Amino acid sequence: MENPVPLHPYLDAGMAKGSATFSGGTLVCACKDRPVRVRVNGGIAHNHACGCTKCWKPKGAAFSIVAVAPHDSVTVVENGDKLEIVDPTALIRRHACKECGVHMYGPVEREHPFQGLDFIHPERFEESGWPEPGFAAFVSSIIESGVDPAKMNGVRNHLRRIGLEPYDCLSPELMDYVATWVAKKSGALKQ
Ligand SMILES: N[C@@H](CCC(=O)N[C@@H](CSCO)C(=O)NCC(=O)O)C(=O)O
Ligand SMILES: [Zn+2]
Ligand SMILES: [Zn+2]
Repeated sequence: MENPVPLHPYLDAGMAKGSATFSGGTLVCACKDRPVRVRVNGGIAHNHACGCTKCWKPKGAAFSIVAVAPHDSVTVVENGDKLEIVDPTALIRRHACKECGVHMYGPVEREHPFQGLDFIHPERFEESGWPEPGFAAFVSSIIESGVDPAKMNGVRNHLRRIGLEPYDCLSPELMDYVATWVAKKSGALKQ
């Protein structure tokens, strides 16, 4: 079966496998002149394909590739003056390059299960070897970007074929993590 829509160049090229022991690197934006560089000093987690409209994706891609790293491991090392916050009211405070539009890091600062984590796009690492995505999140959201709803069965089948289970929110593991955090906060579960 054909791939019904371009998912993402990295996924469409066969999703090169990385290593779970990847220990960090430098994210770089797409500017030729004075690119923004962000150092991630350590590993990344929860790498996934995301179909939401908020995450940065290359032109023509339906999905972003997005992961998290602890905020303390993320440092802007070059040309941080080019960064601006895309939406200051969003949970993820995505810092994008004003010139090329690439999102460089997005910290979660408010009280939330993901507080202390920064969302990053591993494809922007200068280094190879970052762990491949483990699932596809917010798949139905690609319709919000204009994908024909009639293509969704094909998209989900294709994601499964390449090894990414499609979910319309996050993976069950992450949704359980979020719900456990909420239940402990409300007292429904013991701390
Ligand atoms: N249908 C919406 C969904 C947007 C959304 O909730 N995105 C998620 C996933 S981003 C990475 O996994 C989210 O947590 N967003 C928080 C935020 O953006 O601050 C749409 O497509 O726009
Ligand atoms: Zn740039
Ligand atoms: Zn997203």
